[in-house]
Formats: sequence, structure tokens, C-alpha cells
Amino acid sequence: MPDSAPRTRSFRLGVAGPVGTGKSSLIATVCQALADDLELGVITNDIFTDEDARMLKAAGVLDAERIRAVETGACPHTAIRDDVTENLLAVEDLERDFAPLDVVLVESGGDNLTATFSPALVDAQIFVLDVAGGGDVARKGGPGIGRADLLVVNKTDLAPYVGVDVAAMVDDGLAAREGRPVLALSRHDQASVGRLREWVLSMLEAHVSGRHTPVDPGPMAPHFHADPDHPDGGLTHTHAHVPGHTHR
Ligand SMILES: Nc1nc2c(ncn2[C@@H]2O[C@H](COP(=O)(O)OP(=O)(O)OP(=O)(O)O)[C@@H](O)[C@H]2O)c(=O)[nH]1
Repeated sequence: MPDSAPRTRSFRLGVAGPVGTGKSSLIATVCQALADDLELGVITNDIFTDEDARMLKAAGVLDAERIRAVETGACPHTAIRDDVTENLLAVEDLERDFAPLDVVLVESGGDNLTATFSPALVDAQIFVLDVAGGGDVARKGGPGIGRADLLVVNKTDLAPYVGVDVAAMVDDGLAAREGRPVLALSRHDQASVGRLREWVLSMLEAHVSGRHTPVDPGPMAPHFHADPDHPDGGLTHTHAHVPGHTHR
């Protein structure tokens, strides 16, 4: 990427979405599509393991040293939204060790429909749904579906097998997003991979030229955490407040 000034700060791109929608695979696809053109790094988040980082290293999409895992030890959205310290340090370490990096991709642990990144951690974010999760999911709304920088409807190659109309799902996404982009993607469809590549490059260009302003998609909706020590078996809460907030 042409650049005249010395630079250590990368374009930080978050990838969030429900469990199993293909976040790690999308990151692998982006790395494969751009590793010859850009300097890349990856941070993965898992609750108890470094499974996603190991999968990406095994896939050989980047030098293994450029893929690092954060073990959140708590609900994934805590580490990408409420207290991003661990992730921010991991991103900054990567940026220092491989300076200058063009893009650091940060994968959220799989979470529910309402988990989004804090703009304190990433400059832009992709929210990933897949057709196998149901054709109606894009209609369900929430901050990621409505206001992430890009909504991906993933695994379109599976649509005929799960009875989902991809075009209708994309239209639902567009209707929920007031003009923000929606991309139908399959890692087996090179044209769609090309569109994802172009989107990442255009966002990087907008970031480097100062034309992109990170936007907070908004807080999570109220949700329930199971807790055997709680008299009601758990706690329903929101993330609209931050100070003093903890998760088990
Ligand atoms: N058919 C098809 N399968 C895909 C595609 N992308 C991912 N998968 C499969 O979907 C499954 C889940 O993919 P992952 O990339 O691990 O999903 P994830 O969102 O990172 O999963 P968690 O980190 O557990 O939330 C794997 O079996 C992938 O091989 C795709 O484009 N088409």
C-alpha cells in the first residue's frame, strides 16, 4: 500500500456474528485474497481456547506469527465492547512486532445477534450471518445487522440445501440497513470473494485518507446470562452502561 509517512497504526477491522456463521473462514478468505498485496495480522477471540487461531495457522493463510489468540475467559462481547484492553494490547503488540501492518483483522468469539465491537477497538466492522441460520435472520435486526459497516450473508452455496432465497435475505438486510452495504458471500464463489476483497481495499483507502469515521453500531440489547449462584438462575442486563460492569 503506497504511503509516504512512517506508520505503525493499522486499519483495524472487526469480524463479529453468531457462532459458526463463518467468521474464521471469512478471515482466512480475506488473508488469502490480500496477503500478496498487504501486510496483514489477525487477532482471534475464544472463550476458553485458541481454537480459531490454530485453525487459521493450520490453514497457512499467513505466517503463523501474525496470528494471535486472546482467550477472553468470559462472554465474547465483554472483550470486544465493554473492556477492550486485552484486545487492544494484542493489536498494538502485533502492530509493533510487524510494523507497518496495513490491516489487523479482529475476530470476535461467536456470540448472539446483538454483539458488536467498540469503536475504541476497531475502525470498521463486518457482521456475519449465514444462510444455514435461517432466511429470516436478516429481518431480526439489532446493532450488527443494522449498523455494522458491512453485513455479510455467508455460505450462499448452501442456500439450495437449506431452502433459503439469498436475494430475499440480502433485500431484508438492505431494508434493515438504510443503504449500508450487504454482501452475499461463499468462499466457493470467487466473484463474491473478489467483491469482499474490493470492499476491504476501499475501506482501507478511506481509513488511510481520513475519509472513514468509525461508527458505534450501538449497545447490545438486554440479554440473559445463566448464573447458578444467582437466586433466579441468572441475570438479565444491558450494556448501555459501562462503569463497574462485570460478567461471569
Ligand atoms: N459451505 C460453506 N461452508 C462454509 C463457508 N464458510 C465457512 N463454512 C463452514 O462453516 C463452519 C463454521 O465456519 P467457521 O469459520 O469456523 O465459523 P466461525 O463463525 O468462525 O465459528 P465460531 O468461531 O465457532 O463462532 C465450518 O465448517 C466451515 O467450513 C462457506 O462459504 N460455504
